[in-house]
Amino acid sequence: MDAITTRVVPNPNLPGPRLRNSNPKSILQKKSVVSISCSSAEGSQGVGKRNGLLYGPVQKSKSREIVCSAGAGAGGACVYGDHAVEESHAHAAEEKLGVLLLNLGGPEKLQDVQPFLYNLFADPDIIRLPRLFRFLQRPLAQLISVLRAPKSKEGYAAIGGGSPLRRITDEQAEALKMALEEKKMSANVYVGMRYWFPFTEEAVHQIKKDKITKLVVLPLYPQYSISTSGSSIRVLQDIFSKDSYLSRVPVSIIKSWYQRRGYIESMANLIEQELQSFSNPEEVMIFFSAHGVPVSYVEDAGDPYRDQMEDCIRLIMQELKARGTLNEHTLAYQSRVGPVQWLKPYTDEVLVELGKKGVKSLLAVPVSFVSEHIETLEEIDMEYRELALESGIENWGRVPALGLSPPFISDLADAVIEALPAAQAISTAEITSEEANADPMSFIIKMFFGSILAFFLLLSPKLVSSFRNLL
Ligand SMILES: C=CC1=C(C)c2cc3[nH]c(cc4nc(cc5[nH]c(cc1n2)c(C)c5CCC(=O)O)C(CCC(=O)O)=C4C)c(C)c3C=C
Ligand SMILES: [Fe+2]
Repeated sequence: MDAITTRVVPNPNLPGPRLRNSNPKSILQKKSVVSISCSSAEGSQGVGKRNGLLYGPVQKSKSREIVCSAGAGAGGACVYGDHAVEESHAHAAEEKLGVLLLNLGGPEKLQDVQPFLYNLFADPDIIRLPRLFRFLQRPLAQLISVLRAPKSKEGYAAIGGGSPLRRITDEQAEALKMALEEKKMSANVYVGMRYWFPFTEEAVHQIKKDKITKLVVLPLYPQYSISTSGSSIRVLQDIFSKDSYLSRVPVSIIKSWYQRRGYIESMANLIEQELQSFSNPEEVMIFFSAHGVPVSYVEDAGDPYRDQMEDCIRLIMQELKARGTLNEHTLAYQSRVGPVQWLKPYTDEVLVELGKKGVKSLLAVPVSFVSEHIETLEEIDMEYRELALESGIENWGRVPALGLSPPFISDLADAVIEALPAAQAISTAEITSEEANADPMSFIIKMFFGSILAFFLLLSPKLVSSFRNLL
């Protein structure tokens, strides 16, 4: 698992032991602060370099390039960095709590789909290339995004032409702010997306501008995976560690929260409610469908995702059992992409098997994500439903995503409050730039072999067509 290395850095601008050791609620100002869900339009400060259709925000970090479609939902790209924000020194009297919700992001319209996919596949936590071939990440991302875009576009077209993720996450941010206020905690809540607007960089820009003095980071993924929370946290650490103000702000990161009572109870509530829509609730098979990851993540890279997912299902079923709901259940993994092996069993295969075995009623439960998105609205509600009905399953239902469910949001607010005492400054010392350590000879060797591989990957029609078949 990606360890989060933090060390306490004394912050001259922040109150010391008095605040660290006190009740988290007392740390905060009583007066209300402005609510900001950082929209890209608000966060945007300028236009990045244009490159045909695609252009990316000007960034300080050379290691991260984000691509946006021209005129993307945000009204342009953004400039982030020290020059855009005055160095600010928070005064002890101006303690300000920030909560940063991290999420994946999704294309808002069909023309965003390919650049969104580019951003996704350009992430080294999504396509994990051996070190020697890392510089091929972007050409490969370009190739795969172009090849996959038509299929993805069909999916987004079927759900209305874009992802609802931004709207739902903004609503969750607003609801969380209100839930915190009800618990006498005043906070700004920000949204930072990994692959589309509002990008994490924009949210962080706003956090700095607002002079936030303590931050809780809450990835909106209940279970931790290198490919989701891990990737977003890595980007965040990178930004914070390079900034003299941010690197001193105490930060508390909630890496996973599937085991929280509020989450488990909320999931059990939704399942119980949905079971009632069947004429024979006790005969319904509860079918948990989780987003998959490649097996190598779990078996080679130590991703705790599968273990956490299995534990999560155990806890939900235990809760249902305690309430007298004794249905059978199963877990399968959906949404695999590309030629490698993903976590098994695969959702589509299990549906066919269950149909063959004579299962007649099935309740699908999306379990790796808390908003409706393309994989619930299109993949489960359309593709899997059709497959299940064709396979002999007669009664089909689907549990909605948690969304704005009040006990769920209230529990997220509790999670934020409980995380406050653990806030520590993100270390600058632990993060070393690969480029800084690289020796020129190994760079030349990498370039040589990499170019040969890139040539075959990009120009071989056979490979391109086999990619097309796989995607
Ligand atoms: C826990 C949730 C998720 C995991 C784990 C995850 C891993 C993962 N995903 C891809 C590739 C794609 N994901 C896509 C969309 C997408 N993925 C998640 C969540 C997880 N991904 C969500 C919520 C969404 C939807 C966003 C939305 O717009 O609604 C896509 C794009 C859609 C498509 O073409 O299918 C791709 C591609 C990989 C390769 C991966 C692990 C390595
Ligand atoms: Fe995904």
